[in-house]
Amino acid sequence: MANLAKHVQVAVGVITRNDQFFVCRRRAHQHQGNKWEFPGGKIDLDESPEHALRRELSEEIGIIARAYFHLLNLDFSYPDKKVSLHVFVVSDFSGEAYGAEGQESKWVGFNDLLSLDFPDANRTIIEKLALIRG
Ligand SMILES: Nc1nc2c([nH]c(=O)n2[C@H]2C[C@H](O)[C@@H](COP(=O)(O)OP(=O)(O)OP(=O)(O)O)O2)c(=O)[nH]1
Ligand SMILES: [Mg+2]
Repeated sequence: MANLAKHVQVAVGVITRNDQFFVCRRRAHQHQGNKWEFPGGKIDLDESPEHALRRELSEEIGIIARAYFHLLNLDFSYPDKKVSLHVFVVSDFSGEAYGAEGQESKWVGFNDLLSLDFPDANRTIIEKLALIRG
C-alpha cells in the first residue's frame, strides 16, 4: 500500500506588502529543516486549499488573509517525500505578520528571495514571481 504520509498536499502563502515578502525559517527537526519557506502547511482531509491557507497563516504568522490569488500548483519529489504545493499570493491581510510558533521570520525584498536557502521546490515559485512582477 502506498505510504500516504510521504505525499502531502500543502497550502503555501507568498505574503507581500510594499514589494516585500514575508519568509519564515523551518525548525531543524522538520522536513527540509533550517531552510527558509513561505508560511503554510498541510491541507487537512476534506479541506480546500484556500481554507488551509487561511488557517495555516492564522496559526503560523498571526494574520487574517483578506485578498489572495492562486499562483501555481507544483509537484516536487524530495528523496524522502513528495509534496504538492498549492501556492497563493496574499496581497492584503489584517494583523501584523510574526513568527507565531516561535520560528524565525523576516520581511525581505525580491532580490533577497533569490539568495535565501529555500527548499528546492521553491525555485519554480520564485521564477513565477519574477515573471508576474515583470
Ligand atoms: N510551508 C511551506 N512548505 C514548503 C515550502 N517549500 C516546500 O518544499 N515545502 C514543503 C516542506 C514540507 O515537506 C511541506 C510543508 O509541510 P509542513 O510539514 O511544514 O506542514 P505543517 O505546517 O502542517 O507542519 P507540521 O506541523 O506538520 O510540522 O512542504 C514552502 O515554501 N513553504
Ligand atoms: Mg508549516
